[in-house]
Amino acid sequence: MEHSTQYVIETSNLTKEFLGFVAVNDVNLKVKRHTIHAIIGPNGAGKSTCFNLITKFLTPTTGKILFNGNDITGHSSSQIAREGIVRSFQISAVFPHMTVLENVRIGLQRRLGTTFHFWKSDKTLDILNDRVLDALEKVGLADFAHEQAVNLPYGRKRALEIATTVAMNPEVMLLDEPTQGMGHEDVERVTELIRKVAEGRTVIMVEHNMKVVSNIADTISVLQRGELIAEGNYETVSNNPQVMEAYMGSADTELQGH
Ligand SMILES: Nc1ncnc2c1ncn2[C@@H]1O[C@H](COP(=O)(O)OP(=O)(O)OP(=O)(O)O)[C@@H](O)[C@H]1O
Repeated sequence: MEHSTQYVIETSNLTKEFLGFVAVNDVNLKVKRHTIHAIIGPNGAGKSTCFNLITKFLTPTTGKILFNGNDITGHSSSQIAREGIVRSFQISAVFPHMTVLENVRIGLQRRLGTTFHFWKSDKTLDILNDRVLDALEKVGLADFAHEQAVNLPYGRKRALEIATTVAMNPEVMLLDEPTQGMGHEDVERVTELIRKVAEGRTVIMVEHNMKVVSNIADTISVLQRGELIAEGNYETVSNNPQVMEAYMGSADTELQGH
């Protein structure tokens, strides 16, 4: 379906308080369709909270979330996933002694929930397997399909998380620090992977690695103490005095993407 609005996700005055502490403060985020949108900011800036609000793992104290112009603030997290906004889960969600294929399949079944009650018939299982293999292909894990997840190196385990998300074929994919803890080579591989899976959809990512952000993000939103202090491309936000100040005192190379 075509939508008139150029923004796939918009938040208006999004606010989350924890016992009076404002973790996300009046945030108006605008995410353009078919772009890679990074959310950055110093530790504790409210990035994860923002993520959890968009996917309804947390309920906003006030404010609205629009998806293709429709208010989804009242929807549950599973409803939101079915509607096409899907987030990646951390490695802890991977079953170590199941194969790579089984892991993605289980993730898919769980997320499809009740709609896949009928999955036990062979035919449905085949359809499911095809979809899983397709996702594994996309993230470069097809050759590892029958390997136990526990045997995958770290970078590939992170790719497996992304595969589970890709298998849902979401309109909007949210990735939580996809390159965290990775060595140089894996970072590059996963960066390319994100670029690839972003084709034809929107990716929102929380990412600390500025090299990754400057490489692939079309738009960057910078949070500081719960507030959105800047938004734009890498050039714009990295030259923003408030952003530079926000990053002072933290790792001094953090903003040097190139
Ligand atoms: N469930 C909660 N209860 C109370 N305070 C919380 C809760 N979740 C987050 N906070 C607080 O809200 C603030 C924002 O946290 P959040 O995790 O969103 O930041 P972040 O930008 O993702 O940080 P990091 O980069 O360290 O992951 C922090 O001060 C945090 O302690």
